[in-house]
Amino acid sequence: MQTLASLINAIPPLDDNAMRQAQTHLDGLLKPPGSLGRLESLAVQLAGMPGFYGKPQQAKKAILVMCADHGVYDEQVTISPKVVTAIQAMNMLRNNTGVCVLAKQAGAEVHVIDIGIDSDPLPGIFSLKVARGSGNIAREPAMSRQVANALLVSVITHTCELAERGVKVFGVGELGMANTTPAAAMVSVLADASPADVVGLGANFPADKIAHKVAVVQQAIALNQPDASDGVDVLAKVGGFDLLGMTGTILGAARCGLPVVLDGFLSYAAALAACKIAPGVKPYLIPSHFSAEKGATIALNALGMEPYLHMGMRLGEGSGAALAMQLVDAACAIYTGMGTLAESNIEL
Ligand SMILES: Cc1cc2ncn([C@H]3O[C@H](COP(=O)(O)O)[C@@H](O)[C@H]3O)c2cc1C
Ligand SMILES: O=C(O)c1cccnc1
Repeated sequence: MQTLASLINAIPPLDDNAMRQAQTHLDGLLKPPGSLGRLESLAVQLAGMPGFYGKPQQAKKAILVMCADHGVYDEQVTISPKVVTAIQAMNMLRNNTGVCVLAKQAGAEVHVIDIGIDSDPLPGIFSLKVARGSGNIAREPAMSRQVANALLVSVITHTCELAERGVKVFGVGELGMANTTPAAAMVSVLADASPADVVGLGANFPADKIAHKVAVVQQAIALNQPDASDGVDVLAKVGGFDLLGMTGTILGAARCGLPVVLDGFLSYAAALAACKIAPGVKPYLIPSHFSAEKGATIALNALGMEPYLHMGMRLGEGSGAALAMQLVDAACAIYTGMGTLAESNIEL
């Protein structure tokens, strides 16, 4: 078993030379240079990723849906029954969830991972579970640092195994009732923002009770004193297993030189932790949509990212990652499919 440090030290930088060549190639395609806007910059970014072998191409895609429960559920921070985490995880196998439908549309696989659902083992679901839910962050840490470290190593290793089996584009997804509460705590700490500005309504929490959710996040931070400069500490103290799983997926994709498409608010929290743990992951991140959750702007500003899509979405599960994977395919398609100005004797 490798250590977390050895895995993240092996994250390769993007290949500047390959990116310059890709830019030259794009400038020679049958269009005014730059006219395909962010599809072009996305193609250049992909070309720089060593796992893509320097050339954007249609590729096998997988969304890893990290499913877990949260001890902080007991603080009445969500209106959803806790058992929905297990029910909806099983629904992922029936392909009838939002992410499953959108992933099918995008030609992506959905991989469901039980990383801490409060249930007995669920038949047919891959498990990395070490506990039935995390600790209640309003009263204790979500997990120990040792557990956080070991689980990150497991998820990174699993992600790299999927890459060896041919996955070239990863997407992050999650499922876990109450998880917008620890995510808000993580974003407050990692973006140095006030919980009152970050805590949102999650899955339809009543707006008139939001002060209670803010107070729970404030209490979690005051009690646990997470170190904002230490992503593992933040995950272990005020995070949760699903959020940690997303961070591990991001670190794993970058370790393999491959792109990872973000989803909504929970993924922003995970990405902030990943960037603290290993700043070298940043160029592998591909934003998807602008979540409707309140803290989205603060989190995205802290990440320095501008999402591609503004859809008012706030489902999670990896639904936004599935949608944006179609943009990744589009960037690859223009790169490989368009003719050149030279072939048509056009000089601009
Ligand atoms: C049926 C159902 C399906 C979902 N799929 C994703 N979420 C989303 O809502 C949850 C977070 O919101 P909160 O913090 O308010 O509990 C997470 O499970 C997230 O993935 C769902 C929520 C529900 C109810
Ligand atoms: O932004 C998201 O992905 C989100 C927001 C609220 C609830 N679940 C997910």
